[in-house]
Amino acid sequence: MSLDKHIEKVLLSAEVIAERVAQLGSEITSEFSGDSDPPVFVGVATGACLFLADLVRRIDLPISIDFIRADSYGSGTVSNGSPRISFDLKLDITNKHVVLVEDIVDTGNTVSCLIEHMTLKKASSVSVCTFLDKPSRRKVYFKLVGDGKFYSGFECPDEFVVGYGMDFAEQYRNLPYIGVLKPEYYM
Ligand SMILES: O=P(O)(O)OC[C@H]1O[C@H](OP(=O)(O)OP(=O)(O)O)[C@H](O)[C@@H]1O
Ligand code: HPA
Repeated sequence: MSLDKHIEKVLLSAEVIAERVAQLGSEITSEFSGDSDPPVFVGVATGACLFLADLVRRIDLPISIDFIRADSYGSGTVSNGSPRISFDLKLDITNKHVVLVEDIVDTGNTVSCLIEHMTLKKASSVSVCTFLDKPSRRKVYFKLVGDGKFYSGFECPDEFVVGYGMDFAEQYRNLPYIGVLKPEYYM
């Protein structure tokens, strides 16, 4: 059974995604290229897995990579409003520049909780690089740390999207594009 049959519309093709990820990689490389201390890229599991893998291959700097996990959606499409860190960093980020790599910033609950967490761990700056930004759904406004910047691949319409790492009930992460499911599959 092909996954494509579950998709009502494709919002971003694999080709468009690849082009934008390459641009983001160049932008972040330029931003940190004069810095003697290259950043730690922290992928927010599980959703950012594909974006992180593609993005870091476009960064021409001696970076480190780590993962963190914060869950708030369970198997549904609505945030429970209080993300819980269920898997923490392996690396010490004290006095390090951190680039938090997210698949999507929606209500802002997850990224806000993670920025707070990185602040407590004494990162010298925290930037956010999100593949999608859904500002129409924002509930929490977050402040970046130090010289941190906000990088966004694309603005996402107010729809629950899947693919390129993003799931509905843990499915569809492996789609190479971003799409919206047919209504009968959001159940
Ligand atoms: O801005 P927010 O409303 O907090 O939504 C964004 C977060 O929601 C998803 O994570 P989820 O908790 O579903 O875990 P997952 O990455 O394992 O899918 C997504 O990967 C982001 O981390
Ligand atoms: O639109 C979305 N799709 C998948 N996961 C998400 N987490 C927050 N918003 C979304």
